[in-house]
Amino acid sequence: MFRNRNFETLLEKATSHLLMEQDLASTLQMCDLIRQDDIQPKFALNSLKKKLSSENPHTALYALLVLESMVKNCGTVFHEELTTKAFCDFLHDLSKTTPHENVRNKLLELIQTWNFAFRKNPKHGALKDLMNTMKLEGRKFPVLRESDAMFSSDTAPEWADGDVCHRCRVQFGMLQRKHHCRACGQVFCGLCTSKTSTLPKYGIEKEVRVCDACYDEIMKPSSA
Ligand SMILES: O=P(O)(O)O[C@@H]1[C@H](O)[C@H](OP(=O)(O)O)[C@@H](O)[C@H](O)[C@H]1O
Ligand SMILES: [Zn+2]
Ligand SMILES: [Zn+2]
Repeated sequence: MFRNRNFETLLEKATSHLLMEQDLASTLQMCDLIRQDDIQPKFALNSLKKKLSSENPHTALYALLVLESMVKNCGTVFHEELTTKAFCDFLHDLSKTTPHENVRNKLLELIQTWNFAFRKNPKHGALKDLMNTMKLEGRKFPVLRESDAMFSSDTAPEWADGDVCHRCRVQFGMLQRKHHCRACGQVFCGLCTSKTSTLPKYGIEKEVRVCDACYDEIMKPSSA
């Protein structure tokens, strides 16, 4: 699919061993692709695995910096993929197999930072287990900088479910299909979500379906 190839091209650029510094432009473009659902977190992480395991120290480190940016910018759907047992096992192996000292150190820093950021959410237990296991293995984690663990960017709300339209209450069925507004996440009939808009605040640059109420809210002239 084109989007996947586009993502892979961006990842090649952002993890080139010829880079002198992080390619933030390509990195943020990849984050946007994930945030607007063009790229699934699982696909992104699988592509990243190869780069993280690279023999080249620059490629491996830049891949870790890309991962750090995705965790900061792509929200809960990405966090849930990051903290699956499978990916935590991959991170555990990487910490033991990478030949690059700076990659291992950065990895320890990130695992600790993410644990702090997700400390209140039991859904991310596998990451907590990973950190405890690594501590038992004698890994020395760096001093935690709480400021590193503040993830700021807004992400689109999760989609609600329901049997009737959130706005006009019509009953869903074979001839009355469900639709979701990307701005509020509520479920609506086709008539109540016939409009589209970009949602820059959620990193969505393409026109996506929004409900009438959200459309009116977005179109309101912003108070000067
Ligand atoms: O058409 P269906 O087979 O009912 O599937 C629905 C479409 O995928 C809707 O996408 P859309 O919001 O972009 O229309 C989605 O919001 C609903 O949850 C799905 O149930
Ligand atoms: Zn409706
Ligand atoms: Zn809405």
